Amino acid sequence: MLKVTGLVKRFGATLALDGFSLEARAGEIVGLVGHNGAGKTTFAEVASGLVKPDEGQVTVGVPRAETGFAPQRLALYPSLTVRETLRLFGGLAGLRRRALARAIDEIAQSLMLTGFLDRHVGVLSGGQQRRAQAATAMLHRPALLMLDEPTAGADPETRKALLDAVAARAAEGAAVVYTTHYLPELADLGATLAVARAGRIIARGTAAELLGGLPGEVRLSMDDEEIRVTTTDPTATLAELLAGLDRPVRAIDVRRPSLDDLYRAVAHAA
Ligand SMILES: Nc1ncnc2c1ncn2[C@@H]1O[C@H](COP(=O)(O)OP(=O)(O)OP(=O)(O)O)[C@@H](O)[C@H]1O
Repeated sequence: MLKVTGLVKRFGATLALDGFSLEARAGEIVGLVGHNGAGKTTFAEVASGLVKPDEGQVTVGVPRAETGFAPQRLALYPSLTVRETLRLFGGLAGLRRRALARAIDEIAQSLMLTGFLDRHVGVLSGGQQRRAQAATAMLHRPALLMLDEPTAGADPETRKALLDAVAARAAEGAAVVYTTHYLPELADLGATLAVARAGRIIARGTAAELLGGLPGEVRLSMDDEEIRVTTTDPTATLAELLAGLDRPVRAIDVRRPSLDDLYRAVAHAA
């Protein structure tokens, strides 16, 4: 559905993309992760046609009207209401009258925006504006959906609503590229991971493939002592530690591998 190869993009002396290649298939959610400045937003802007690359190729398997993009830097008109905004974007995507009204109702409901439809975008909270932006990208049910940090600043309830809506689109067959700094979201979405660093993808695979071999940590707190063990199999280690203890345990903490652990591991290997 989306294939970019060898993208290069310079901003003055900054090499934002340096041979960036990535593919997203129909029905797949690609979780695009990486440190600040790794090139994720620049990739999304190039893939969505907003920014022209200096080198490389972008192939999108559907007409532009069947794509949806929610940029990280919000692009909304503050003086329009949410409904007017969605009418505008839906109209640009070719939706008319009843189909447009129905699409607006559906996306507003799934992204918890129904109560805000007749409010001006400019007076909404940051999280509400971000949801409105996601709604502009999703309401026409695009075959390729790109969301750049759509849950930044979202509260738990609206975060879940957005994740559910994204998962539903992928289940219908959309290819989704989803940028986040939050690993649990990608686990909830069943996303495959793409790790960006210094303008290119340096690791690609399922979360199990990329995180499986990485160490986490098991921590046991007793009255007078704390035991910390670094392990690639926290469950087995925990069982082993508990079986060998003859004192009461006050607290147990299991830390699974984080995105930071993954960045460190792949940066080391790259
Ligand atoms: N319009 C621009 N002009 C100059 N430099 C830019 C521009 N856009 C991006 N850059 C630079 O390109 C690099 C990549 O930025 P980009 O926004 O793509 O990173 P990112 O991975 O999305 O980061 P974040 O996690 O902070 O969103 C950075 O060094 C950034 O400063």
